Amino acid sequence: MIRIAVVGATGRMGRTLIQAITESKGCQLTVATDRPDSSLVGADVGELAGLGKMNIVLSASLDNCLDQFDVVVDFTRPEHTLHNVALCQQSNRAIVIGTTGFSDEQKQQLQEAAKTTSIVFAPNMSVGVNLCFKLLELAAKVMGDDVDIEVIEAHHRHKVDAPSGTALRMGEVVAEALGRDLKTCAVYGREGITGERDRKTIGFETIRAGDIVGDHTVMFAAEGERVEITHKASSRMTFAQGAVRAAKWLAKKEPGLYDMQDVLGLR
Ligand SMILES: NC(=O)C1=CN([C@@H]2O[C@H](COP(=O)(O)OP(=O)(O)OC[C@H]3O[C@@H](n4cnc5c(N)ncnc54)[C@H](OP(=O)(O)O)[C@@H]3O)[C@@H](O)[C@H]2O)C=CC1
Ligand SMILES: O=C(O)C1=N[C@H](C(=O)O)C[C@H](O)C1
Repeated sequence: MIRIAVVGATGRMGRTLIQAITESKGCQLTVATDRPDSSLVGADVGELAGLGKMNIVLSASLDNCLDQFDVVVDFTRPEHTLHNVALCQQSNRAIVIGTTGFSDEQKQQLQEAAKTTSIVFAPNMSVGVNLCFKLLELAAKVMGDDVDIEVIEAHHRHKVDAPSGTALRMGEVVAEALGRDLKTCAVYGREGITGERDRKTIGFETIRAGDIVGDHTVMFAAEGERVEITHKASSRMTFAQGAVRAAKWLAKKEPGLYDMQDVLGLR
């Protein structure tokens, strides 16, 4: 039985993860944490997630619970995730990271940590989005440099990072397939007299509105036709179930930096 800790347990993903773990065979929730100053610390986690009493109380941090879990699932903010990665490194625990919005330097820290720690790091844990990554690679290779490529994403009004981690990964997949460097060919939003479009660029558009769970479209537009690859999430449970699958998979793995393509056998 894999023992799982959930950090950020009162967040949108945290609450959904608690439900997903409870409904999944072969694993059990043993630890759930929130901010030390949260008024909810000490409350029953099952009651917080609307699932009835579970007899697991919300802890103030992971630091004092290191012997109580095998894998931590982290959907929080980059700074907090890096703190938890350091704890996992010290205590030989594995970590599944769904958090997005990392800087290049922070991503480098994850790569360094993965030399001694088992990490799954993926901006989107849904099966559908990970299938889309493969379809995007194919579309980019077939349509090549004869199309304009735009990545459009929409999320709820509470999201703090943009473009989404998934949109950026989609851009990277397409750029890699075409031998381009996303760092130099990405264009983020447009305004004013922009001049004509440069076909070598990859454009990103971001929508933040209402309660949209997560929509992504990549458009390959030529003269006379266009292909659009779209994924729409209608429930956070799809991400949570992917994260639980990743946690069970990771528990048996050697140290390394993995993603959902590894977990799903799509690599
Ligand atoms: N990979 C994937 O499949 C998915 C990734 N995500 C990503 O997951 C992350 C979380 O999303 P979401 O659940 O919507 O966000 P929420 O803001 O709802 O939840 C984040 C949780 O983390 C807690 N938290 C944040 N910073 C700290 C800290 N320094 N110390 C302790 N706790 C902290 C928050 O507490 P408080 O509320 O008090 O700040 C909150 O409980 C985002 O980066 C998002 O992009 C989301 C969905 C799917
Ligand atoms: O913040 C969210 O909600 C989501 N974030 C992830 C991202 O940034 O790609 C994944 C998902 O689309 C939901």
